[in-house]
Amino acid sequence: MKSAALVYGTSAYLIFLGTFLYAIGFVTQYIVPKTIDTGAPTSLTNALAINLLLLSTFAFQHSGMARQGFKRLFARFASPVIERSSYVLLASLTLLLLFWQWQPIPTVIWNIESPALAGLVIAGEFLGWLIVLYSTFLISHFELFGLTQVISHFAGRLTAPVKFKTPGLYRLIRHPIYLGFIIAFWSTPVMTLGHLMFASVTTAYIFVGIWLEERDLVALFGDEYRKYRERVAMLLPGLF
Ligand SMILES: C[S@@+](CC[C@H](N)C(=O)[O-])C[C@H]1O[C@@H](n2cnc3c(N)ncnc32)[C@H](O)[C@@H]1O
Repeated sequence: MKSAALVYGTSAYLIFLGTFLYAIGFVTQYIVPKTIDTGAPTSLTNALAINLLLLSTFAFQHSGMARQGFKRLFARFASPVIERSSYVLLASLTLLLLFWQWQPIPTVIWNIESPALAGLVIAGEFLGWLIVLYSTFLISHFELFGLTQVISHFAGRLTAPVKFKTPGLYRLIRHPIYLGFIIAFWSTPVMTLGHLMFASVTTAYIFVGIWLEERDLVALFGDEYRKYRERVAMLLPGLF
């Protein structure tokens, strides 16, 4: 069982890694075959309906499985050791479905023609992705994606309960990973209606996600998190 959990967790992690790299290509439109703006356009109503369904599927999976209630339910049917890996695996699969079935809406909302400004915006886009990846390492990348749990189990060690941490960027804002996503999704030299839909819905979802996540963090860490919330901004230092 220990080896099976290790193979499962490692596979889930590798699938996540592939999905994360594909996500960068999907949004930035580099290297990957299917991006946010490619594919045969369908009617506007069709595209809006399909894209909204894909985004909602991801949001429900992602938020639903992250709740403590779901984790308790999971523990009744499977080992908690593979709970995080299962979450990561399903999140990756719903994202891959989104990339595959996403309907482009090519209407251009803005197009930055100045090469210098476009270059700056592209740099911002990649900076956003870098902030996401870097911040996952600040609060424990391998634990966040389930690998620590299966490796510890395989080695016969107990995984320590999640610790509340505020290193680096977490001293400035409470949600650097989400800020990185917002920067990555909005910084584009050519904004199409399809991309705008993606950026708007995911940003709205991030705010819902923050509300749900902070409720859990207060329940888990109590006053420590409440004080942190009073002291540190949510997304923009000094602003909100
Ligand atoms: C996808 S991460 C996003 C973290 C954070 N909201 C951000 O944007 O950087 C979600 C996980 O991080 C955990 N988490 C959030 N803030 C944390 C902190 N300061 N220390 C440890 N874990 C944290 C949450 O409990 C949740 O399991």
